[in-house]
Amino acid sequence: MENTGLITFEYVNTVIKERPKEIHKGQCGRVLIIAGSVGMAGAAVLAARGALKSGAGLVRIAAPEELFDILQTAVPQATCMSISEVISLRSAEIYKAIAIGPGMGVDEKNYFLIKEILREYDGPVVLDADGLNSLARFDENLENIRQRKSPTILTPHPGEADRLLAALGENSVKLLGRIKSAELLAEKTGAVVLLKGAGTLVTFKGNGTYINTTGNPGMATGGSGDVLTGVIAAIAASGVEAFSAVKAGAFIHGMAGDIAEERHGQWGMTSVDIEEALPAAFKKIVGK
Ligand SMILES: NC(=O)C1=CN([C@@H]2O[C@H](COP(=O)(O)OP(=O)(O)OC[C@H]3O[C@@H](n4cnc5c(N)ncnc54)[C@H](O)[C@@H]3O)[C@@H](O)[C@H]2O)[C@@H](O)CC1
Ligand SMILES: Nc1ncnc2c1ncn2[C@@H]1O[C@H](COP(=O)(O)OP(=O)(O)O)[C@@H](O)[C@H]1O
Repeated sequence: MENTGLITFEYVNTVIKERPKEIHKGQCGRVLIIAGSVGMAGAAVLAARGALKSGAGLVRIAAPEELFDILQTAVPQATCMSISEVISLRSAEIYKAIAIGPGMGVDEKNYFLIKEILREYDGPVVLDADGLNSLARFDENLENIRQRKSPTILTPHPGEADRLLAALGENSVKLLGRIKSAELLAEKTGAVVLLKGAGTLVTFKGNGTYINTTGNPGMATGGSGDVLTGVIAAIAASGVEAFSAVKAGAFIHGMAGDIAEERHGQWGMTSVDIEEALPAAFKKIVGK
């Protein structure tokens, strides 16, 4: 077992810093979010808003064209591109981080796109939801993640973690336990792994396993994980190295959940309330 510790305010305070006076949007991190499908445009909206409210300078959403009207109305700050264009974007260097998966659906076409990004893009990639499910279904032994040299971030909930573990020929989270499951995934893939749920875990081979100290049961509501994807992608795009970005992202997302709980209560809060509380959470961390 890796060394364990807690993700605390004091730690996150050293990761997220006040912005330099002369900074411009091109230096605040360009994020590409590949997400959404017909019936799940909301997942792309939540991930994009999560990134924008976590300081991303520019956010682009790659999605099916049928979703553009919804996306540009719900997130006017973001630009859109057709998901069919992404494949020709061989080296997407203009993006400082790419997030793939929320509400994307699972099929072979999406799998080929994910494979291409994992091979060609040499920045941090956040894989969530159907990004993980596609790999679990089509990528034997998760070879495309294992081969990667640049940072890969996996953010499964226990159901998604079970699918990834099965692809690796391993037992389920229930049988292995949360810590062992997260560490096994990290060890076998070389990725930074965040295992969601009460007491979110963040682990990276040889760097220890950390338990998040923020968050509450009110966050068990559809779309709250999609917001987290955007938060982590934005922090990674700002230049913070992957393991620290994931730890800080988990903490701030949970903190936004705690602010949403204060404002709306555990029963009534939704993922939009979490996303809307992100600015207050960042302000508490940075003091501005
Ligand atoms: N507005 C939208 O467009 C939304 C789209 N979403 C997308 O819907 C797709 C399917 O995701 P789902 O997560 O609903 O479906 P999944 O089939 O991946 O997961 C659902 C099941 O996973 C297990 N699970 C989840 N969290 C768990 C936990 N903390 N402990 C134990 N078991 C747990 C449970 O068995 C649960 O029924 C994803 O692409 C996701 O991004 C969802 O995020 C909801 C909102
Ligand atoms: N009981 C809980 N306590 C703290 N955080 C929780 C709890 N339940 C869910 N969460 C958090 O809410 C988010 C749920 O993400 P996920 O399961 O991917 O949902 P979705 O797919 O609907 O977006 C995760 O960040 C998870 O850690």
